[in-house]
Amino acid sequence: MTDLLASIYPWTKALHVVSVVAWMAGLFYLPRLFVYHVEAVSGGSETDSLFQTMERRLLRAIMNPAMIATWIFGLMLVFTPGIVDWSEVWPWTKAAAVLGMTWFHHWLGRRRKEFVAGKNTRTGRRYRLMNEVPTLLLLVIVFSVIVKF
Ligand code: HEM
Repeated sequence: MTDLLASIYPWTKALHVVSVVAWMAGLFYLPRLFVYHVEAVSGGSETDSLFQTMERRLLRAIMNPAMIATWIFGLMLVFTPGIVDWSEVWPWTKAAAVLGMTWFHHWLGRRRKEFVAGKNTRTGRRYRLMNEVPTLLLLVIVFSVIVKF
């Protein structure tokens, strides 16, 4: 099994990066949609249901599959021999930031359900602020995997 993982390593890494890009696109865009949803749309209007449709499709058709693919290919890389040395620091900083990114994904999912129920309590400013979370985590992840401190 580890021989197979070693032989397909470049492909696994390529697919990991592709999934990461798709996941990140959604993690950046969904909170932006929430900002416009709060600030420019009145509850129960046609635009409200249009935003709900966009948010549902983004989460279900792009972000959920991309997150699962990122995890699968990422774990395949973890089990590829000679790639991760757990005595170094970078795998731990990366793991912590990836768990943070996964938490943020689920936080967005819960907020989406509140919009559907007409029970959003957060302001546009709050969603703008939360939009910085994936940026900060992305910096930690990329410095971890590329600089490998
Ligand atoms: C979901 C769980 C994840 C796991 C288990 C995981 C694990 C890994 C591993 C083991 C590598 C191989 C490092 C190497 O070849 O030296 C890697 C590469 C990489 N990961 Fe992840 N990763 C995950 C999520 C992410 C996320 C969320 C991002 C970005 C936001 C990311 C970005 C990258 C990048 C850019 C590379 C390529 C680095 C290079 O060129 O060597 N990963 N990942």
